[in-house]
Amino acid sequence: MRVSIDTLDRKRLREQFVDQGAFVYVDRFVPGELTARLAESARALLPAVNRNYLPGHKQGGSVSRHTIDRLAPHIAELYRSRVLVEWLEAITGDKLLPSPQDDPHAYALYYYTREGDHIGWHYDTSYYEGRRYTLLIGVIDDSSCRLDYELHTRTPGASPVADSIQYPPGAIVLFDGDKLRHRITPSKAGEMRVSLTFEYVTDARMRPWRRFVSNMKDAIAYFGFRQVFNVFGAKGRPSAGPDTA
Ligand SMILES: O=C(O)CCC(=O)C(=O)O
Ligand SMILES: [Fe+2]
Repeated sequence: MRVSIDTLDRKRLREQFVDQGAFVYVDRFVPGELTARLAESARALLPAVNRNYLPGHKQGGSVSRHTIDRLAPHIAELYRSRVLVEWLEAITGDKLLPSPQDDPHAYALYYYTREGDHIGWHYDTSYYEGRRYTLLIGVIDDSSCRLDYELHTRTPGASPVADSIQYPPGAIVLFDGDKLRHRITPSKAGEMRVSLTFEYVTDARMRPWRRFVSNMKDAIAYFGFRQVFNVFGAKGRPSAGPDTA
């Protein structure tokens, strides 16, 4: 990780991040070996994927941080990697904290494996007191899915700028979740795409009502009620079964 990160021009990327309204795309970021390991884990976690379908908004699969902790802890280590977090702090200009232990979204895998899997236009809204940054990492992409996005939609006095990318394995996208309007276009039959998301916050406090709204959203749109509300208690089940509600 260090070798790859150290060769990047931090100053230029920081400038890009600011100019683009808290958004930057880096097409070669994660070293090849690490990307291959992530892809291997993503395939191994296929039986643990929780499928979701929200008509008109979202269709796809997810694996939460709780499942990653159990079955692919090296991803959790990467999330906390000092080298990575320091780099993210340099680019965002903020002191970053990991999302709290009970946030199933802190690190998660998204799967687009069936025809029509997609996510409609949205922001990665922060329900926390402070900002919430999303780091997306390309893991597997044998698909035609695109990340469509609009910059500056909430920058006073600026005109929105629309663009679109297909970020490949090893590439990253970093943005302030409240500032980037984005979507993932629907996959076609026989395609497969997996992305890894890391969420960092600047203030880990959340008001109880917002926590409830955030949990409901995560349970319905992503991970299922069992993962989000831990209905079966902290004892956990030893199985690698799906995170179904
Ligand atoms: O899969 C991706 O690349 C992004 C997914 C996304 O935007 C989300 O789940 O909020
Ligand atoms: Fe998103």
